Amino acid sequence: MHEAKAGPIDVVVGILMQPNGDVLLGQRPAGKPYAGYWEFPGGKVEAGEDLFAALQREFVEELGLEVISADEWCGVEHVYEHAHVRLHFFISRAWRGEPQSMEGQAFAWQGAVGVAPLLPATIPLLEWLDQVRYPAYPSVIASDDAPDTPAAIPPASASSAL
Ligand SMILES: Nc1nc2c([nH]c(=O)n2[C@H]2C[C@H](O)[C@@H](COP(=O)(O)OP(=O)(O)OP(=O)(O)O)O2)c(=O)[nH]1
Repeated sequence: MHEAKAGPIDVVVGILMQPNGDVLLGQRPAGKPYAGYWEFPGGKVEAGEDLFAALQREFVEELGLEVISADEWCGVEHVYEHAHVRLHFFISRAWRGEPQSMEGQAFAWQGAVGVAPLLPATIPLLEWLDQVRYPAYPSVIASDDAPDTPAAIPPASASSAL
């Protein structure tokens, strides 16, 4: 039996965003923890790998497309039973190619996100993402009912927090 690694594992996650705000989600394939859950594409950073290079590699491996540019958006840490992860979310509006299911996974462009279930650490991001996608959208995160995610770092301070 192996034990979980003590320190956080760095993961890059890419949010492809179309001009109308639609974003691409994929479903985790069988054989992975949380198989069947929906997530933004991405994966673990390899040793010595630059975050953007890792993002580009993951998109080629999972979706067969080239991310041309992406902005680091926010960071979230989450402790799962299978791993402690540090997620580095990027937003990309520039890529080359059409998504293909390289690992047999389902994927879907979503405006209002209707796919479920989503990975737990990704759920609070959707509220923040709506503020990026739809700037006129009223913020629904009141301080009293903000999602209970103590390890989540809001986007405004995230780029320097990780
Ligand atoms: N890609 C992605 N991973 C996420 C999201 N939210 C979230 O908690 N995670 C977690 C789930 C996993 O613990 C981790 C990603 O690891 P992974 O196992 O999918 O990475 P990988 O593709 O490199 O997998 P592998 O090669 O080791 O099989 O990050 C998300 O929105 N997208």
